[in-house]
Amino acid sequence: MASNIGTAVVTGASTGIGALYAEGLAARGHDVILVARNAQRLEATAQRIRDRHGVAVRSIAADLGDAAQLHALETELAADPSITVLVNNAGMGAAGTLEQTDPARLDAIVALNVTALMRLTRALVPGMRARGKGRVVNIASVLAMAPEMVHGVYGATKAFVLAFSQSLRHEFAGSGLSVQVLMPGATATEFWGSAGIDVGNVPREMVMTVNDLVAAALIAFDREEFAVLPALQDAALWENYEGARQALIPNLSTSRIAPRYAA
Ligand SMILES: NC(=O)C1=CN([C@@H]2O[C@H](COP(=O)(O)OP(=O)(O)OC[C@H]3O[C@@H](n4cnc5c(N)ncnc54)[C@H](OP(=O)(O)O)[C@@H]3O)[C@@H](O)[C@H]2O)C=CC1
Ligand SMILES: N[C@@H](C=O)C(=O)O
Repeated sequence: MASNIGTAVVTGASTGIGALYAEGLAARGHDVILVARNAQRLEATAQRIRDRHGVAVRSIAADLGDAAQLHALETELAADPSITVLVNNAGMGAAGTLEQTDPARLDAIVALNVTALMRLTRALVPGMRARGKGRVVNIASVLAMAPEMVHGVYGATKAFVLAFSQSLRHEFAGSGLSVQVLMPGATATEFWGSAGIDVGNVPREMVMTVNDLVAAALIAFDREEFAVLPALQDAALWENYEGARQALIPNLSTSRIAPRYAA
């Protein structure tokens, strides 16, 4: 029997944050659709979730960095009225500076972290809005606010995810739809090896286990918080930052040159 709280789609769900997040949603009673490239590994995760939680689990093998495969997935998911949750989790990074990074790798980072996330959201939101309910969870990173810390283009893609989520929050107001943006700090997953970074070189006190990260993220999912920073100990630091941004907004565009630029 189909879940009465609907189906959750989780991208990048074969391992790491996505696999545990999908399992957490299954534990809450959602049917789940898992997306990643490696079909075998994805199906192993799907079977584990089925066995443990007894919900319906589909795995769809797709490379979200490939325009044709992304388009096929958009079409397939947009036609599924059972979808109530989209978790845009798939993402990739890199090591080094802009000049040290192969341009093809930079394109792939933008295609996955930005284009696929934006296109899947664009594909699913109209149906959610028509049905009057839906949740989008975007996995950004603390590097959205600190692109200097690791890889600038990666951080910039996560700044896109944060800004996109802030704009969706505004666009969804009063619609029954909601958006959440999760900003993990360094988390021990395969991400680092795939990016060419040895996570062992990151100070241990800065690295969270993936179990802890996802456990906190799911508590925030249940609370329907907008911005989720599981590693930030003092929530007031974020609130002050966000307060300063909100204070800027009404002052950003005026017809008058600011006095400091007067000729
Ligand atoms: N780990 C960390 O320190 C942090 C991670 N994040 C973000 O969290 C998210 C998840 O990261 P994490 O779990 O660590 O990463 P992992 O590398 O552990 O997992 C990535 C997942 O995405 C899938 N994936 C990768 N490329 C593609 C693609 N082109 N198309 C479809 N699926 C793809 C992988 O499966 P497959 O290879 O089979 O496709 C895998 O399931 C990312 O957005 C990342 O930027 C944010 C902050 C910190
Ligand atoms: N995965 C990390 C960066 O490389 C992060 O997003 O913090």
